[in-house]
Amino acid sequence: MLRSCTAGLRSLWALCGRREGAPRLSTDLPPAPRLFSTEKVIHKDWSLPNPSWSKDFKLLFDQFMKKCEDGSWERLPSYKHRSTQKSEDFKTYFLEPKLVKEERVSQVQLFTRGFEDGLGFEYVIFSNNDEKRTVCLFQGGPYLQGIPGFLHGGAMATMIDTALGSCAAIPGGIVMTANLNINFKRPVPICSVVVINSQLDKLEGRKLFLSCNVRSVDEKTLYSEATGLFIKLDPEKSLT
Ligand SMILES: CCCCCCCCCC(=O)SCCNC(=O)CCNC(=O)[C@H](O)C(C)(C)COP(=O)(O)OP(=O)(O)OC[C@H]1O[C@@H](n2cnc3c(N)ncnc32)[C@H](O)[C@@H]1OP(=O)(O)O
Repeated sequence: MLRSCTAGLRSLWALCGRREGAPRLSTDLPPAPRLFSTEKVIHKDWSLPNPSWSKDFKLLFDQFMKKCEDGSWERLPSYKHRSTQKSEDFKTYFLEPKLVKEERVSQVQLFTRGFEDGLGFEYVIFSNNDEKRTVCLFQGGPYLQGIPGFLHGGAMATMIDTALGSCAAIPGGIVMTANLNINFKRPVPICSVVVINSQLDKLEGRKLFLSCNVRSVDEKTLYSEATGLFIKLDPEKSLT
């Protein structure tokens, strides 16, 4: 079973034209450290343009990339599987080993990156740490439909949570959403591009108060407004 799985993956990479000895590009495949522990793995950054991005999306992306040149803004990379230092810290401090089912570990991936290109959440987040704000460019694909032709409110809420979460992470530490309050003002058409502007309004001990709005690219349509309370986790306190 193990051998046939290995052979299957090898032939898949052969189809992808990977050279022998070249770093492995991780895309949809879950990590398999025990099988390929000697190989250097390059994880795909999903916040870069792909062919499903609309012209508006690419234009806005280019504009923000320009803003990154003087260092005031940065593009946040986004991975499906890669463990960041924060996720390792989270596991160390807050996750009870008995809650982690070994057979599930290889299947774990970031919820918003679990779709093929263009079908689900296409987004990139830019962060301005000095101004404590982020801008998320988001194009919601056809698998996120709710009312025909429009995005599901839960999909929009997911992106709002993600955008606010990225802003709440600016001061440092591991944060979780404690409260999310959304006013849906206009439905968002499927495959349109929206801009989520988030800001950190107040920091009070471990509590971070944030707000955001979701607008069309031309800023004429206000789709949603939201506020969120995020809590910086206390390593002394168990989550379970
Ligand atoms: C770049 C990539 C970015 C990716 C971003 C992804 C974003 C996704 C974020 C999420 O979706 S996280 C998942 C959804 N959230 C949860 O599952 C959290 C579940 N809740 C908890 O685990 C705990 O309630 C929580 C960790 C949030 C807080 O527990 P603590 O024990 O650390 O805090 P505590 O209960 O002592 O409260 C601390 C303060 O916050 C206040 N507080 C907590 N929850 C509140 C609440 N819901 N409303 C108002 N105030 C609240 C609480 O009153 C208190 O205020 P004071 O310091 O003034 O006394």
